[in-house]
This record gives sequence, C-alpha cells and structure tokens, in this order.
Amino acid sequence: MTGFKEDPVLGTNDMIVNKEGSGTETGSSSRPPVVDKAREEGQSGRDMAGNSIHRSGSRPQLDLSKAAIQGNFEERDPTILLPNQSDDISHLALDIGGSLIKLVYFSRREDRSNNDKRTKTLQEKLGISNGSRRSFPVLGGRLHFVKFETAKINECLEFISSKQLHCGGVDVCNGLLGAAANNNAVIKATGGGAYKFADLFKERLGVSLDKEDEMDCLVAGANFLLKAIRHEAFTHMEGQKEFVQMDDNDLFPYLLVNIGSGVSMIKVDGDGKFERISGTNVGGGTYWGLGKLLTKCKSFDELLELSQRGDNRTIDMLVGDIYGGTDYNKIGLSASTIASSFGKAISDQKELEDYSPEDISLSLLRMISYNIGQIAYLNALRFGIKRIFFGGFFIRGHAYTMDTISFAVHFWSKGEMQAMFLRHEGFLGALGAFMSYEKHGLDDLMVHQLVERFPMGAPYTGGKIHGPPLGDLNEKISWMEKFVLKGTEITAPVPMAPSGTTGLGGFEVPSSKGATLRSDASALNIGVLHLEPTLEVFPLLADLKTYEPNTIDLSDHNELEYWFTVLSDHMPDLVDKAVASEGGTDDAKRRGDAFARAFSAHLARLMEEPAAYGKLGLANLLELREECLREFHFVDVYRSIKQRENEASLAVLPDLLMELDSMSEETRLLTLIEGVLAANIFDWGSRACVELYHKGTIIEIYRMSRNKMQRPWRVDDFDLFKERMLGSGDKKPPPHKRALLFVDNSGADIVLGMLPLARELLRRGTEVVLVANSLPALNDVTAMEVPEIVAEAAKHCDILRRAAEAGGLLVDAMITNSDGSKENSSPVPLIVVANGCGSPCIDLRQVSSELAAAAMEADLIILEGMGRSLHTNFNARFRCDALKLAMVKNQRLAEKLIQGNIYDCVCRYEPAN
Ligand SMILES: CC(C)(COP(=O)(O)O)[C@@H](O)C(=O)NCCC(=O)O
Ligand SMILES: [Mn+2]
Repeated sequence: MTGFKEDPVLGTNDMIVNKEGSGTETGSSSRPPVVDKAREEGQSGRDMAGNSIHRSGSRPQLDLSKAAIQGNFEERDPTILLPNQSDDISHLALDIGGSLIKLVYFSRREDRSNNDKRTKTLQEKLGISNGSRRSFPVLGGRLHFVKFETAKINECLEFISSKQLHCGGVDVCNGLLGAAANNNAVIKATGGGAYKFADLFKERLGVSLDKEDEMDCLVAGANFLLKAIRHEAFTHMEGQKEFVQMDDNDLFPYLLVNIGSGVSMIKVDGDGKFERISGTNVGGGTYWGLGKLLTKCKSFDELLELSQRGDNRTIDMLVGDIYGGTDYNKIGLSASTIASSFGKAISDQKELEDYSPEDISLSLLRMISYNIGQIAYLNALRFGIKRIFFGGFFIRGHAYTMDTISFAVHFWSKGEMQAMFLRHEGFLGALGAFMSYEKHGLDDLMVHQLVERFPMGAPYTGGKIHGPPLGDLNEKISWMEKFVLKGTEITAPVPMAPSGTTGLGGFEVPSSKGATLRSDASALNIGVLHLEPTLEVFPLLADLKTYEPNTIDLSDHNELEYWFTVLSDHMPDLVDKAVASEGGTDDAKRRGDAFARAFSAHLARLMEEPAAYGKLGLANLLELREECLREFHFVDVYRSIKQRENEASLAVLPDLLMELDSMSEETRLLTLIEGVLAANIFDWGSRACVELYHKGTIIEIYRMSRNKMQRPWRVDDFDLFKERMLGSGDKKPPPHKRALLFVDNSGADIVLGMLPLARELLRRGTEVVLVANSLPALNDVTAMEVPEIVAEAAKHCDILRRAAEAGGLLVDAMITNSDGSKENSSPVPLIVVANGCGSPCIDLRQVSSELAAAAMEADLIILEGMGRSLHTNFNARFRCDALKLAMVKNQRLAEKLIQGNIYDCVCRYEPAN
C-alpha cells in the first residue's frame, strides 16, 4: 500500500493472489452477495473451511420504505423521516499506513432538485420525467480525500469525530437520521494501521475497524479510478504531464506497480481479477533506509529534497568513466549513461563524509527508480502487457521520480511501453476499502456521473495535509482571515522547477530536477469528487470520444496567465456586487473578503500547477469562480441586475413583436438572428461590456448594438441556415420537430433575443425547449427564472401563451380566450429544462437527465452566448442541425478564434451530417 509496511517484501513470484479462485470474502464485485439476514443481525458466518467471516454491518444504501415527510409539505427542503433506514450508512474508509493515514469519505449533498411546480408539469407533458429516469442506487454527494500524518493520528480522530463520520449516519443537519454515535458502527480499513490502531479507534470513537486486504483494495481502487475518473492517468516525461484517456473496453490487462517499502507488481485482468506476478525488495524502504544511513536525513521528504540539488556523476560510475570520456557506440550507450550506481566510490580515495548528501541521495534515487522501471518493463514483457501504472508511497507525485521511471520504461522498451501514473494513487487503498462496503452502487458509476471539482473545504493551500477540521462557514471565513495576516502563505505549495532539458536528455538525465521539491507528499493534487447520479451524456454529441468542451486549452501558459489576469481584475467588482446582493451587511462583507481570498488562492495554485485537478480549461476556471461564491453562501450575485434588465426588456417586447410581425418571413428570420446576436452584448462577465453599461441605458445599448449588426458577420452561415428554415425556390422544407435553445443571459438576451426566436420556431410548428442553467452564474438566466419571464411575455403574445400552456408553463393562466371560447387547436409546446450546471459554460458530457431526455427527439440545437458556444462547444459536432450564435466580447478571443475584433459576431450553422 501507500504507506510503508513492516512486512518484508519477497522477491519474484513469492506469492500468488488470485482473487477469483481464492474464495476469500474480502473485496467487492466478485464476492457473492452476503445473506441479508446475517448482515442485519450482525452475525458472523462461516466460510467453507469453517473460518469465521466477519460480516460488516454496513449498508450504504438508503432504505426508503415508509419514508414520510415531516412537517410542512410546502417547504423547499422538508425533513424526511426514514423509519426503516438502519443508521449504518457508511461513508468513511481508511488506509492507515506507516507514515500517512488516508481517508476517503462521502458526504451527502443537500437536495438541489427543482421543486418548481411549473417546470415539473411541463416536463411531465413532454413525457421526460419518467422516460429515461433510472432508479439511482447511489446517493448524490461528494467523495472527499484527506490525508493525515500517522504520527498525528489524534488529529485524524478529531477530524472523524467532528464530522461525525464514524456515526455512519446522514448529516444530522439534514435531519435524515439524526444518528448519534453508534457503538456497533464498523469502518472499513486497510493498511497495517488497521490492526495497530484498532483498539484506539474503538476506545476513542467506539467503532470497530473492519480490515480489508491491502492488495484487494489497491486493485479495486485502481479499477474504479481508471474507469470512473476522466483525467486520472497521465504520463510524465521530461517534466511534462500528459493525461491519457483510458478506454473502458480496453483497460485490461495492465500492470500495477505499487512502490511502498517494497515493490509489488500486480497483473490486473479485471474487477477482482488479479495476480501478484512479481515484486522486488528494493523499493521505497531501501531508498529511505539507505538514504538515512548515508546522509543522516530525518525524513523521506528531506531525502527527496536533497536529491533535487544533487549531481550523481560524482559518485556513479558512468560509461564515459570507463571509456575515457567517450560513448560506447557499438551497443548504443552514451558516455553519460550510468554504468554502475555508486561505482565511483570503489576507486575514489574518499570517505563517506567526502561525498555530498545531495549527490548520494540522487544517486540512490536514480538507482532504485531505474531498477524498478526495468523490472516492471521485464514483467510487462513477460505477460505481453502494454500499460504499466506506477503508484505507492515512493512516487507521491514527485516529478523527478516519475521522469526517471518513465525514462527507464521508455529506454528498455524502446518506446513500446509507457509508464503511467495515477492522480489519486495515494488513495488507491482507501478507495478500495470504501468500495468494499457491500452493494455500494459506486462501482456502477460512470465517468459522466462524477464531476471533479476544486476542493472547497478549507484550508485552501492546495490541499496540504489537513490540520484541524473546519466545521462551518464561520470557521472557514476565520481561517481565510487568519491567512491574510500571514500574507503569501496562502498561495500554492512549493513550485515545480521549470522544465527544460540539460541538453543531454534521454535516459541519462531526466529533466525535471530542480532546486525545490515539487512533491505531493503533503499536497493533494486532487479535487473533491461530486457524485451526481442523475448526470448523463448529452445524447446528440456526434462523437463522445473526440468531444472536448474547452476551446481554450489552459495548459498553454500564456493563455493561463491572460485568463488569470482577467479573472483577478474582475474580482473587486464581483466582490462589491456579491456583498451588495446580500444586503451589504458586515457578515456579507466578511464572506466577500473570504471568497476573494479563497478564489485567489485557487487561482494561484493553478498558476503553479495547471494540471493539479486534471486537464484545465477556461470553462473550469469560470465554474470555479461560481463554486467559490456558492461556497461562501452567495446565492445569486446578479439577482437585482437580472430583475432590472428583465423588466426593462419586457417593457419593449410588445413593440419588437409588432415590428417583427410586419416583416416578410425572410426579413424576419434575419432580424431575429440579428436580435439574438445584438442582445448577447448584455454580459456582466465581460469587462468591456460592463464599461459600456456605464454609458447608456439598457435600451440605448441594445439599439446601438442592433444598428451595428451589418452582415457579413465574422462567421456567417446565415444563408445556409435560412435555406434549411425557409427553403429555396419552391422547395419548402419541413419544420424541425423539436429545437433545444441553450439560453444565456437575463434581460435583453433572453427577452428580446431568444424568446422571439423561440416564438418563430413555435409558429412554424417546432416544439421548443428552453435549456437554462440549474444554478445562477453571472447574469445567466436560470431554469427557475425562465417560466416567470415566459409568463410575462405571454401576456403580449398568443403564440407564446398557447405554447407555454401546452408545455405546462402557465399553471395559473387562463385556458380560455378573451372571447370566452376554448382553444381548439393543439399547439406545439414550449418547455423549460434545467441543464444541470451552474457555470457560464457547458460541458455536454455531463448534463441533467431531463436535458438528455428532451434531446432525444430534438433535431435542432441552438447554442447561444460566448460561454456556451465559443469558450465551450465551438468545435463540438452534433448528430442534428446545430446553430451557434454569439457576440465576441473579448478582443483576445476574437483574434484567436475568428481572426476578428471585439463585438464581432458568430453565426455558425452546421447541418446534421
Ligand atoms: C463569462 C463569459 C463567458 C460570459 O459570456 P456569455 O456566455 O454570457 O456570452 C464572458 O463574459 C467572458 O469570457 N468574460 C471574461 C472575458 C472578459 O472580461 O473580457
Ligand atoms: Mn452569460
């Protein structure tokens, strides 16, 4: 496991563990289900050999039978009583190693489900409430990863206790179970400490540790990660990290090389199917042990840090030392290849003290890393395995170690094999233990149901080992305040040395060795995993495998720097607005400051290491800002601005509709598209636009924007779109059946832009689904707000009114005409669907199940706005007709993306192929 073990590690083929044939009761998926009765009664069973099997009392699934709402039914989040739910929903697992304790725990999420009556009915009307809905065995929530030093086990116990993780029940605040400490509670644990500290856990927390086999856990954890997490695996060559997309269907077999004190090499053939095919006793323990003796270092980190400044040539015997400074060309060895680690010490007339500890440490690190890389390669070769994943305590995200191992594998395999690493590798065991809870449902989770987000629980130092837990918002704020006093400490952990080779390159000199240690020994390069069982892949994507939501890749440092500055510059104004949106109270000011600090800290962390939480795109940064605001309880920063703009726009809507109705079909279509582009100027996320707003009223700006809409636009496929809509000559194409309109901003954008366009589609017999954000982001309109806007607009327009009624949007509206007659035609419906996100951008790999269901019948999608159609999805291809409409409100983006200028427009039409 990831901790150093006391057990000696045996050499090659010393032990075979074949999960399938072993008949053991540990592990997860291959195990036969445990008889419920035995579990309920907490009995111990007997296996075939008569050994007693400890039955875990844990059962993470919710028993919803006889569930009843307690109190007021009309409340937004009423308390639900689950009388039949046992209080053993386990949501904590541990891996207690020699030096670190790794915790994986699950926290329930408050129910964010949309309770709006109107949107509910309309979804029923479209038949999308049941259709594609599955029953989800797993609760929505978050999977957290936390580390403690084993030496500070008290902090760990305190953390568990303060968060009530050992009670196995659901958060008391959520009122589900109100679980008090449960003396029968059992926590899954692996690693040597599961034995060593069992009594301490019993004594301090009243819980028993249910021990799981380390190797079972390791494999279960690795399999889960490789299948369920998008940017989990990466290569690391010459200081460059590159994520590798694993193919679910082509994952096995792989070689898992776990470098703890010793090294285990495990061939993994499937879930629960693995065999320990080899190992070596020269591992992390060897490096640490020998290093300690030779350098007098006190800790592993210290030793590793020394190596950063070392030069192994003073102590290693190189090919050049033997060949008088020249290469040994005949067998392809250059002069700088290590011929013999520590070999120079034989002939040098030196004592140990004459060598620098730095050089010794580096020589040792290279000796051990190359050796492991070579043995791993040979074993992969032996079994015809192409992929090797390295993990364990020894790796801990240390760039130079990864480079060294990668070089070895690359060198020996002549580039045929790749060494890969896992971002969560430090948590394989803990995750595996977590997976071993019976019938978790977790193993069935798919990539799109897990969203990795930046860790929001402070400390915000980029995930250093946790100190004392922070209980509530107030503590979180105090924590942020404390760090202002300490100035720069809040920013990211030690920076990675800039990459760049020495010129020697290759096997001899990995490049990422710098003056400072960039190790993940203490920093967690992982976020919080949000489990969103209702998320689905947008079914109209042409090719999920090649789909990349982000147009701007922030691994380009210039880009990152630019967007970092944009977001930083926007901060003061955003904080002002946020504070004002919460009444400008002292409490709001405190929260505002804390938000600014937390967000800055995240940005600083990402500047240091952009790939810290997987591949970083602009959409992730923009979402991070919204998540940070929510973290400090800013519910909707632009609420009043949105309201004001909605009202102003609704007031001029009747005139606009009248004007449109007086036009020919062709002119009207053009005017409508112009209207959408012009109204997209109302974007409070763009610095240029915000400056504009100080210069005129909403309507003045809208008029000015309309007047500037001369064609051709910078990207102008209007004629193609018009032909599809209106045909050419006598040919009248059939209308689209259903259009999904991804709406963007409040105010003019939706009222004077997208709604009139929706009305035109409805008039032509196309069903319209307005797709809006689930949660607020900047001034974007949310799905909760749209029905209100539609209801207002419908007062002035029969087409909208009837469609909205048909879609169930107007629950309180008249169902008779003003002359008293009933409607006799059955108009196509207008409905609203929440997209599942709370960001100005949209990642179509992860949308709400409602949207996925609504998309089934759709043959046209219209993506509007810079966030949804330029920053993301600009290059996305769909299986139906797609129209992308946006005004570019940023000069740099305009230049980069469309070789144009700020305020240029994009009307990109791509027919279904
Ligand atoms: C956040 C946004 C994507 C929102 O644009 P929208 O989707 O509303 O058209 C956009 O405002 C943006 O990229 N802003 C940052 C760049 C700037 O201030 O110029
Ligand atoms: Mn927007």
